[in-house]
Amino acid sequence: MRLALMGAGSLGTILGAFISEKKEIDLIDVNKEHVKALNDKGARIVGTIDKTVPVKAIMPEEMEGTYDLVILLVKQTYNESAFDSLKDHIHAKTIIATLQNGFPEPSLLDVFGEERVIGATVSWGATWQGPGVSELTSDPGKLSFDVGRLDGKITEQVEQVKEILECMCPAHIANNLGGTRWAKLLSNAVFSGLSACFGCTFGELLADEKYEKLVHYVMKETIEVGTKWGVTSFEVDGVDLKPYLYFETEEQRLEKAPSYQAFWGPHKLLKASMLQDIEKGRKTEINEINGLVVRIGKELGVATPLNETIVSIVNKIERKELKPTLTNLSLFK
Ligand SMILES: NC(=O)C1=CN([C@@H]2O[C@H](COP(=O)(O)OP(=O)(O)OC[C@H]3O[C@@H](n4cnc5c(N)ncnc54)[C@H](OP(=O)(O)O)[C@@H]3O)[C@@H](O)[C@H]2O)C=CC1
Ligand SMILES: CC(C)(CO)C(=O)C(=O)O
Repeated sequence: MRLALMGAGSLGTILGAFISEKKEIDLIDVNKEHVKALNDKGARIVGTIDKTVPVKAIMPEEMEGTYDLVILLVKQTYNESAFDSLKDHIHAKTIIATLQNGFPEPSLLDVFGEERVIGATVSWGATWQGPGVSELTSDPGKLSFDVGRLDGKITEQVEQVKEILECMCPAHIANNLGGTRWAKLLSNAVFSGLSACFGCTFGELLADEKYEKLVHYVMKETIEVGTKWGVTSFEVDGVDLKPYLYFETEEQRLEKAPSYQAFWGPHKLLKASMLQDIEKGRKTEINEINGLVVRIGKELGVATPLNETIVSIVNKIERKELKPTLTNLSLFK
């Protein structure tokens, strides 16, 4: 099976290194300096683990022949250019495995058809440090993937993607990928969205009551949209997060607060990949994350004022009209 990983940045450098230890895989990336460093010095992983692995990296224009499986790890904002360079290097049965955040499957199904598109959520975080180097920011004991199809079918292709991802860490089969995607979206809309607004880590959001309260209310709003959409279980490792996070009254909110600390405390050092984009002066995936919650909320008649404020602040930051600072709290009503 000929393998490729498209977008060898923060996550892709690390996953690509682990896969390369066991299988041949081409890491494809547009960053020339990064591609050169990967080939010359190997993929260096720092942070919660430390190792360097020899890998083969190429620029998109250096692709040859066709691949049987492509792991998609560009930001969703770059999907079009990635598809354009891939089009001559896939065949009728090439599996496209998207590990991107948000809900990337529906737009991929339109392009590639349902048999070929496999989705997976990533439980860990990574920060690109410079050419050839990426930092793993999650505890090595907490790494996993959930892999499946939106229709819940466990096909041969799902099993193939699972086997490849397990070169790195456990990959659980998700027979409720919609619920799993929503569970990840809760984390991204709340913690990544607010981390991008305030320029802070997940830990800083939980360290001060004012920000913690906002975290709780963005969570409540996002869960309400997901529930109306039809999620019956916001599932992570077989556990529905809603009973631990959702509240109606202020009293219930205070009762649920320790769950937020328990779930996200171990990830306190995480810096959202959207914040990393802001720091690199790039467009973020805000429209694919909080923007998605707002769009679905509108369709279903659920009010999303907090997600709308997050989108508006991050859009202003992208346009350099605002800076990502903790003082942006005053922009939330
Ligand atoms: N980082 C994290 O902790 C997590 C990220 N995710 C999700 O995973 C996905 C990837 O995120 P992340 O690894 O952070 O992203 P990065 O931006 O760090 O990596 C993507 C890489 O793709 C390159 N790239 C851009 N366009 C193309 C193209 N057309 N062809 C080939 N390569 C291209 C980028 O180069 P350049 O930078 O030069 O544009 C970059 O090196 C996103 O959907 C994100 O939401 C999910 C869980 C955690
Ligand atoms: C929450 C996190 C850091 C890791 O799962 C992530 O998905 C992101 O920042 O994009």
